[in-house]
Amino acid sequence: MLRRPAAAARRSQCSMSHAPKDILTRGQERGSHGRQQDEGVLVIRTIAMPADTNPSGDIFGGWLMSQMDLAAGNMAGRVSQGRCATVSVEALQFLRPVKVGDEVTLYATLRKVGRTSMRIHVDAWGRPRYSDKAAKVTDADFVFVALDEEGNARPVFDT
Ligand SMILES: CC(=O)SCCNC(=O)CCNC(=O)[C@H](O)C(C)(C)COP(=O)(O)OP(=O)(O)OC[C@H]1O[C@@H](n2cnc3c(N)ncnc32)[C@H](O)[C@@H]1OP(=O)(O)O
Repeated sequence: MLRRPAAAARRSQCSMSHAPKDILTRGQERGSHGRQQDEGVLVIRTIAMPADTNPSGDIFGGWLMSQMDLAAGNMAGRVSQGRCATVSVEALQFLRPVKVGDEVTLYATLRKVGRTSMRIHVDAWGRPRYSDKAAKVTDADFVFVALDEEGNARPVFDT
């Protein structure tokens, strides 16, 4: 009987000292599964191959966009813990060309969590195969919506 008030007091102290986390922080915790670096969470590292080139021998912008979509989708899936779809891609910039053999690294950063949507910034960096100097080649903001089994928007967080 004496234990109950003490336990209740402990719970009350606990809830006073730890304010509920905002949904962006909760999402970032779920999404930071890779190596966190200044550019974001390292989600994908791959090599640009001859099959991904245009007739001039440069890497297709569409290949890079699909890698960025995969990277953002990977984070969106982890954050919302389920199926997601891209609804928009904003401010996409191609800053430098990517050449065959370049190492391409995709970093994702969760910028915003709405009710059903997540805004994820993706930076792509390229490193020439025999160089130790990497440079940012592309960046963009992706908006993903969490989907239920019927393909309708669902809340990112259940509670
Ligand atoms: C066509 C393709 O195959 S593209 C590749 C894959 N993508 C797809 O298939 C997605 C196709 N689109 C869809 O199925 C629908 O748009 C859905 C299910 C994703 C959303 O449909 P709706 O129920 O009409 O969405 P609704 O208008 O309520 O918006 C849902 C959320 O997305 C946001 N949103 C919708 N469109 C955009 C947009 N263009 N830019 C930014 N945010 C957007 C809304 O603000 C809302 O966010 P919130 O809940 O966090 O406030």
